[in-house]
Amino acid sequence: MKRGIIDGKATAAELRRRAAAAAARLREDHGITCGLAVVLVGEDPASQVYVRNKSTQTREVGMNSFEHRLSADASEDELLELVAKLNRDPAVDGILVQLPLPPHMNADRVINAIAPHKDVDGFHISNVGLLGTGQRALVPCTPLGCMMMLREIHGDLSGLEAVVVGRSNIVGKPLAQLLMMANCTVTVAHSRTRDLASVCRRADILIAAVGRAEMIRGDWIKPGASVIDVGINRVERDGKFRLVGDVNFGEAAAVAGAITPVPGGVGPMTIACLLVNTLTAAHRVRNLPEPAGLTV
Ligand SMILES: NC(=O)C1=CN([C@@H]2O[C@H](COP(=O)(O)OP(=O)(O)OC[C@H]3O[C@@H](n4cnc5c(N)ncnc54)[C@H](OP(=O)(O)O)[C@@H]3O)[C@@H](O)[C@H]2O)C=CC1
Ligand SMILES: Nc1nc(=O)c2c([nH]1)NC[C@@H]1CN(c3ccc(C(=O)N[C@@H](CCC(=O)O)C(=O)O)cc3)C=[N+]21
Repeated sequence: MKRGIIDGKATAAELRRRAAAAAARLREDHGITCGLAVVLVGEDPASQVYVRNKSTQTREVGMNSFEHRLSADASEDELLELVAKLNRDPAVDGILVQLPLPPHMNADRVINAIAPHKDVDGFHISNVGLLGTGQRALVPCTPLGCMMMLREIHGDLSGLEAVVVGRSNIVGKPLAQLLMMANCTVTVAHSRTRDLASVCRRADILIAAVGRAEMIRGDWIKPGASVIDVGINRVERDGKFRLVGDVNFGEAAAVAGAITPVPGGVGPMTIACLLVNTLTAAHRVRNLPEPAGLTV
């Protein structure tokens, strides 16, 4: 069992090294260069930062990065046409449409228009259904990154009590599925949960995916528990903007056995897992054996 602050940056860097080796083998043995297309609609500054980071890291591991930008007032049909074009493009192994989309677009319709075998976010209903029934799926990147960090901390998770705070389609729900598959006893909490603090205190593994700065306090945590903080919140402190998680890190670190920081925890793992999923998609679509050591 690993203890202390879990360095997501270092773990993600190691995962990217393995992804780079797999991408190189695909190129050398089969003449294939993997490609990831990222679509950004609108000019949300945080989204622009993520998209830029994704493109840079995609190129760094030796894959092609295709960035597509549409203006905030583009129509849903324009976006659907772009998705259809990327579905047909053999150079594109993975497609990610950055969320949230502008309010005049139906995100479900857009996501479900992505070819499931290129859906490296794992948000398409087909991948969601496959994951939910324990079949081979493309798994959402953030939950995948969380599971890798938990494997690093615990190894085997069998029988552990896991509490996931948050029930979104992109984090909470798929993570609950993965934890169940790993034989945890899983509780999913949300905004209507009564006495959230005492529910959290049951957890050997506590996952915070809420979007409320430092909501989870030190005395909500069972001594020695593993705390995975997914939240990314921009707050102003002493006139400066800082990123903080959903967990009060100072308080929690004093009680937890292991804890992930923000920044430098789940975030970098999410991007590394996106590259892994692109490699996975590129192998599966060609019926090639999947590279070892890239998934949980
Ligand atoms: N590090 C990374 O890679 C990623 C980080 N994030 C971050 O993770 C956080 C969550 O993201 P996401 O899942 O998309 O968020 P959503 O807003 O989609 O979901 C938030 C969830 O938290 C629950 N919630 C809200 N308030 C409370 C409360 N007071 N007590 C208990 N539960 C509450 C909501 O409950 P209800 O369903 O009842 O409304 C909901 O289920 C955000 O900070 C986001 O920025 C997201 C994706 C990737
Ligand atoms: N289709 C889609 N897929 C996503 O996976 C998706 C999305 N839309 N929309 C937004 C959320 C959020 N998300 C993050 C990814 C990386 C960091 C990350 O790398 N964070 C760094 C800090 C980055 C900074 O400084 O801003 C860290 O935590 O250390 C954060 C958040 C992916 N998301």
